[in-house]
Amino acid sequence: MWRRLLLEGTTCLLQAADPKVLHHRHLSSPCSRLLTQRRPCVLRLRDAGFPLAHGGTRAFKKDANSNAEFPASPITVTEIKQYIRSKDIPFHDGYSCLHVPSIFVQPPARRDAFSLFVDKTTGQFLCKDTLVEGSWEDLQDCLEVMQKEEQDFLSPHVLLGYPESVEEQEDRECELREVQRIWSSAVPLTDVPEDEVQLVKTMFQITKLSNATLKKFGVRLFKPTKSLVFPWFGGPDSSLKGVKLLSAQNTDTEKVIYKEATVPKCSSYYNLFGLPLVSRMDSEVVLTGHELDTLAVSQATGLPSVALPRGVSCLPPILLPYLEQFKQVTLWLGGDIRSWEASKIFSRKLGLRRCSLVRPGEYRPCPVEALAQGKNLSQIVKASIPAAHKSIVSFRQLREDVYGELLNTEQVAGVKWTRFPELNRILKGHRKGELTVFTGPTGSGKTTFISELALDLCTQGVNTLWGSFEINNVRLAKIMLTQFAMQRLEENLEQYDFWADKFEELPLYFMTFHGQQNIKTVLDTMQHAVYLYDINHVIIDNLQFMMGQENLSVDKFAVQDHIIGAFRKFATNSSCHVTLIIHPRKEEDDRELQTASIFGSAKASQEADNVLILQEKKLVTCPGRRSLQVTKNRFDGDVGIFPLDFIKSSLTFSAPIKGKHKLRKVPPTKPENEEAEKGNEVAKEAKENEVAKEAKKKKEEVKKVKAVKANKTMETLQPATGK
Ligand SMILES: Nc1ncnc2c1ncn2[C@@H]1O[C@H](COP(=O)(O)OP(=O)(O)OP(=O)(O)O)[C@@H](O)[C@H]1O
Repeated sequence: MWRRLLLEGTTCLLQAADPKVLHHRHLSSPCSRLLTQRRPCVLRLRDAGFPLAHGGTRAFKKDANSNAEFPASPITVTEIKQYIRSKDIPFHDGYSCLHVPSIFVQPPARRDAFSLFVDKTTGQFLCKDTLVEGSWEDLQDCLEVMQKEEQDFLSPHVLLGYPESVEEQEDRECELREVQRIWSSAVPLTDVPEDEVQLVKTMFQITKLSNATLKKFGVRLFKPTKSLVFPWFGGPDSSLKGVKLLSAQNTDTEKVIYKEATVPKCSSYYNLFGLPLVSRMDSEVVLTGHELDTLAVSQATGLPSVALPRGVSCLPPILLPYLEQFKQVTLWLGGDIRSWEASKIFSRKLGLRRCSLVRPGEYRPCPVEALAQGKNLSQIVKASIPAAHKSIVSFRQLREDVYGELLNTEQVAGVKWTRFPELNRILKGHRKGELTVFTGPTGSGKTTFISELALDLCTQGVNTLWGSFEINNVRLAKIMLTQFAMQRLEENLEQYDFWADKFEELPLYFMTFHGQQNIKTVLDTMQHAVYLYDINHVIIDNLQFMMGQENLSVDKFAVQDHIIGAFRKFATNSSCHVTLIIHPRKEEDDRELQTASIFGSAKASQEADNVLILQEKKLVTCPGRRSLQVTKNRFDGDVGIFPLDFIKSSLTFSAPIKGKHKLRKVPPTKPENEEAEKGNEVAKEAKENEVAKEAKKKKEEVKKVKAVKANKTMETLQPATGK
């Protein structure tokens, strides 16, 4: 990262750190496409977007995703403490942050207020008084300069970023005008006739929410779209920073579907709704996933409550300083399994000791529903369970979890693919904390296929991190964008911005590694990304790029086993799905791959929860037909194979022609035991039958083609496309 540190306009210090994760928005503008070719430019480019939570004053483009820089080397809390101590600065050890007196506030005002928060995981800091924020390196620079210049505080304007471009400035001003326009044309609910208010409440299914509660939280009505408007007030002047508009759609199932839109757009929307109503003395809070839930909790329990800006999808670390004052945090994020999983993950960031979780269930829906059903919300909050669990548990402690899994089998099975229904039938879904090993012949389309598979999940809100060591990020993003737009954008360049804008909104990140990498560096980067962006899915393309840096005197297979073990551990400990691409061993060309064909020892297939193989049938006349085979599925044992049609213009594999191909299930194997290969024999046999059948079919096809060819004139003798 590059940052200019200016002191009284004279001292100028440039520092470079090493960001290892890149948000895909940085790959989407034409200029970044050029710049990312050269590493230092990537660094500057990232820094061009610098966000400020709660409406800071620095004149930077607000970009939620470029906020989090990675330190040159991972920093530990011990190192942070040691450094701060070495500067003779007092600090309090908080839950997620260290609290220090702000160096941006003139003494003595800062004496008792420990208003500068240093994130214990990343070292990033935020001064709540001035809203100055920056990386751990920035803070070190500031402290060094202060010491050198013998100053006892620094001007809040000391840290400057690169100035905004005219376009960025215009965008920001336009956004602010839009916020003001919506807010001023929205009507306070107290000014709306009562019968109209009742109508709105019925539409949103919030009839139990009182007018007083809506007024207290400043909720307004935007009549043109019949939306509720939730304000974002922030900054030292508590000014209006943004708005969230919520509209309600009634469905046949009596369940209302909410749609929301924010200005600024969701990636820069950092509102902890309800925060202005929290007093400095409050030590308890209920954290919800929705503004309406916060209204319900506040009204029914009288407890302070704040809502996360993007629901259960993430808890950006930049919000953590605002939650430091609470000794007790109850997470009541919703009534489904996804909320439950998110609350377990978020409580790690918040500090397990102070967190308790409301377990979703029949009697514990989300707060606004609980209020509508006349439940006792105070009792539900009181009955929340501590997030910190012991290493040994009894079934009594597990029985609710087991019941929850039995009750919500569909949700437990994970996120379903929209483009690969056959995969849903075999694997049932994409689940957190699993390790998927994926292999296929060289050049068969592994990257292309996994790219689409991951994109499918990402468009459904699965926060995704790519580690592409073989092909560069620009090429990978180009493949994904083509798959996203489902068309060849080279031929429709006028549509580029339209698709790039939509693509930019996806929760998609790239590691900026290329070529051989050290496994530890990669794992550190993944760990940081999980913390910063709540990554749910990491794709590593491919394992072989981590082998080169390891000690070559050690057995190659042992190195691979060690790496696979490390990814396995990461997936489990971080509740994050890892998809690992591994090259196959050299096999004979006409033989299909099997689990045992994965390069290395049997460790990969033993450790993996899922083993996927991209099968390619070699044909002389045309590109071979691909199929996807699942040879291991730890979740429920179903394995099988289905054909894939490749559409070259969109680089997609989805949508095989209906009726032409049928999903074939093969009997489950027992691949987890040491006789994994043996266990696969049933599947192998079935596969061999399939191969024989396919071969017969192919022969007939070839015969037919030959016959047709014979009847045709010379100019019709075109090479077959294979489709
Ligand atoms: N089913 C297919 N039929 C024809 N071409 C394909 C198919 N799938 C992918 N391709 C094309 O083949 C090329 C190689 O694809 P890709 O890089 O995804 O393969 P890979 O298996 O990841 O390669 P490697 O073994 O080098 O890692 C790309 O140009 C891609 O567009």
